[in-house]
Amino acid sequence: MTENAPAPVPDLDSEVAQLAAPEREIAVEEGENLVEIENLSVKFGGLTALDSVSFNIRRGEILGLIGPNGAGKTTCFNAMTGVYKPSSGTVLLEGNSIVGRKQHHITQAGLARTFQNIRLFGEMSALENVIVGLDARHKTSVWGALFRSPRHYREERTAIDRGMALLEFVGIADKAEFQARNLPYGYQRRLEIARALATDPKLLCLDEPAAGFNPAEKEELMALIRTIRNDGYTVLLIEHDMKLVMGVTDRIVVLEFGKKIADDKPKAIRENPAVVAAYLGEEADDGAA
Ligand SMILES: Nc1ncnc2c1ncn2[C@@H]1O[C@H](COP(=O)(O)OP(=O)(O)OP(=O)(O)O)[C@@H](O)[C@H]1O
Repeated sequence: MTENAPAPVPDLDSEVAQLAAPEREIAVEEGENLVEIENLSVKFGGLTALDSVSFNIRRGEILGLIGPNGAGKTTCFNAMTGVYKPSSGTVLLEGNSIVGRKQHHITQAGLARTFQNIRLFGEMSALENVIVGLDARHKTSVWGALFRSPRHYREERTAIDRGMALLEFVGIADKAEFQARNLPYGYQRRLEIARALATDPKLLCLDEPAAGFNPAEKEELMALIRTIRNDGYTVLLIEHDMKLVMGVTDRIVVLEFGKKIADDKPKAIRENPAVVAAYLGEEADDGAA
């Protein structure tokens, strides 16, 4: 662990985890679909970046979305989260269509994400960045906030407590007051995850969360992702590092040239000839081929 490495994540059943997400269902029915993606296509001019892709995300699982460079992984994320409008297809979250809805509506519906290139409010403190995520849940009216009603104070206090609990949950509470842009890189990545969790998502989408990490940091991140899942969240993970994907996911969907070429458990994916062929020639940090 480097000098600036975040603290280990707390115990799964800790009070911190309870405080971070007190209202979420913990018990999950295995196999139940949380998200259903059907024939999703995205076109950029003449290029079909995503070509009629279908897969489901089951409640409580960590699903990996992998594929060589340019395979369409981020495009799929962007189509799911409202950044891109798909040219066709459906995305259902708990049976309700989220295709074509605005990004903040999709977040409110329960889908949160992090970005490949970290997007934080650099001038704000780590705690403030998380409170932004919690803000959507506040019920105080503008008048309540202006005149500092008891309800406003109560919500403000709760937001600080919950924000601190989330920072502790991802192992960076010691830097709560630091400006986000001055945080070490590993802390910034964890802060993005804490901010996404603050929206109390049903599905947490992580876009290459280990990019730029050394092996020790990757190990710690895998532990954090497992903790998040074990705490009752469902996780969709885009990751280029095959070792990380194989080590942390329950199931993997593989894209190549915008099409789905496999959907299986990690062991079967590792032995799948089409997947091995797709990764041949890729830089070998993977161990799959
Ligand atoms: N906004 C865009 N405009 C035009 N083409 C795009 C756009 N975004 C992605 N593409 C193209 O769509 C294809 C899929 O890209 P995408 O970024 O989804 O792949 P990826 O699997 O996430 O790749 P990587 O692992 O390199 O991030 C690529 O050919 C890419 O150049």
